[in-house]
Amino acid sequence: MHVKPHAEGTQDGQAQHPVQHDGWQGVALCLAVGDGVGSVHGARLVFFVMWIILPERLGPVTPVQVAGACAHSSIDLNGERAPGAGVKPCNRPQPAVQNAENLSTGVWWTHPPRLASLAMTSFTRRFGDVLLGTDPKQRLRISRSLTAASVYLICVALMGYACLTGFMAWREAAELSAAILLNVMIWYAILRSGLNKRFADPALTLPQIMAALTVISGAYAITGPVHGSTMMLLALVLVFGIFNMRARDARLAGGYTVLIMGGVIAWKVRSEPEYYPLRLEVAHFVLVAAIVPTISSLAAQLSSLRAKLQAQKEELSVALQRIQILATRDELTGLYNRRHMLEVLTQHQKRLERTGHHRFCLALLDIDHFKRINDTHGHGVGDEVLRGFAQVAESVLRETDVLARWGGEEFLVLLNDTQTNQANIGLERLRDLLARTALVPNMPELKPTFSAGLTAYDTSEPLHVCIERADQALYRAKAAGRNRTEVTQPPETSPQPRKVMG
Ligand SMILES: Nc1nc2c(ncn2[C@@H]2O[C@H](COP(=O)(O)OP(=O)(O)OP(=O)(O)O)[C@@H](O)[C@H]2O)c(=O)[nH]1
Repeated sequence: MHVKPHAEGTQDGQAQHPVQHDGWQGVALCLAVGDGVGSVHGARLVFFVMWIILPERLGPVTPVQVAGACAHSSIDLNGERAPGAGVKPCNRPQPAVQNAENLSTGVWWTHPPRLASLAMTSFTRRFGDVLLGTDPKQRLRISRSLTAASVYLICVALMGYACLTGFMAWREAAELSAAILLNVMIWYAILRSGLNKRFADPALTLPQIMAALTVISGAYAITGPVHGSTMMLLALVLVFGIFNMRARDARLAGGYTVLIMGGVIAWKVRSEPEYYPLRLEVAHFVLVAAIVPTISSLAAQLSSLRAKLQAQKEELSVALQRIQILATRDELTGLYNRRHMLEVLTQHQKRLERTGHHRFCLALLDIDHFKRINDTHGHGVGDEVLRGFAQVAESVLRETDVLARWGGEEFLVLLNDTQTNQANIGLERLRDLLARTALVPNMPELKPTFSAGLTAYDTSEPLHVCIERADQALYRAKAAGRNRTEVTQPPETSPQPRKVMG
């Protein structure tokens, strides 16, 4: 890599941006440091701090060191991670090369704010990955749990304040803080290790909420003169669960809160009446018994609303699937219908025009004397014959061929990557199998035959012309006595399909 000094000399021979020149070397230095420690992103951050405070101290480094450092980077100048970076080392060179080019043209250090944001983005992304993992669902669960934990940490700070102002004993505050931190750490460890995925609710909402409620009841019991303030936290904890708790769990959490708080209040009224006077505690209990069930019932209502929405979403997606099937399939045989077949044919036509490959043939098939089957055995038997014919034809054709019900007792087959002589072999295979198959199980003597018109598609012609040609061939097959295939070629078959460039 050729590394150019960034600052161009001015007419009087002075460098235009001497500090930026040092900064440029600093980028290189820090990337070289990154090379050593294996973390280019951290090194970028180091550089930015150094660029701000010590630009003149950043020494020169060789282009080789810079290139080596860049090669370690999996993030390009725009902060985009290379596809698969961190998974396969071989995916890294692309942004590394880009970084090296950006360095050589001096792009980086001419945009210090951009470098700063890049450094911060890289750092926060890496930090986020370490803290929360990379699975999006797990990240959401862990970040929710940590949001709740941040409220706990504020409580720990408040307890410190209560101790300093003499409202709380240090020992009790330390015990409660330890319990809170342990609670936070245990849930974080369970979620971060992925242990939670083994449970029906991997977010572990109910257990986390129950644990939090227990800790808060403990706080209520040991915070003496300031215990009233802890009640607010009960509501906060329940609010955390309001969006993803099931109705039953919400009621369970509400009931548990009233019970445990009732127990704690009764215990404290007896053991520490000076801080927990009966008349005040009765008011506290009434508050808990009124507010907590209200929140729980709101959570339960939201939960059933979510369940209804989910059910509606599922119904809609089933309906959408059904609509898609109805729009593309024939209801009786399950084959593609005429409208969809026309789309399929158009796609094949375009592919052939574009690539010059995948020539195809079309065959129009018609069950012989089908009216007679209907008239003799009834419409139901006629339907069974149509279904059976479709099944047999599908089983005999190649996977790449497409069979559609064209209308009534007529079927259209698209025979891919083939000439008429090969396609005809396929149709004869079908004729053969049909003669040996009972389409209606309890009427083995009913062995309908079919007539077919087969033709090759010519690249230069519209689709309907080709279909019309197959139809005329079918007409001739009928006229010639049925149970046969008439093959017809396009008027002027071009030796090679026309290839459309671009
Ligand atoms: N059972 C049933 N019959 C159908 C369906 N669609 C069309 N038909 C019948 O298919 C018959 C087609 O008869 P025709 O067009 O006279 O032809 P054919 O009797 O097969 O005689 P050839 O084609 O000349 O061999 C008619 O009786 C239609 O009512 C269907 O979905 N189910």
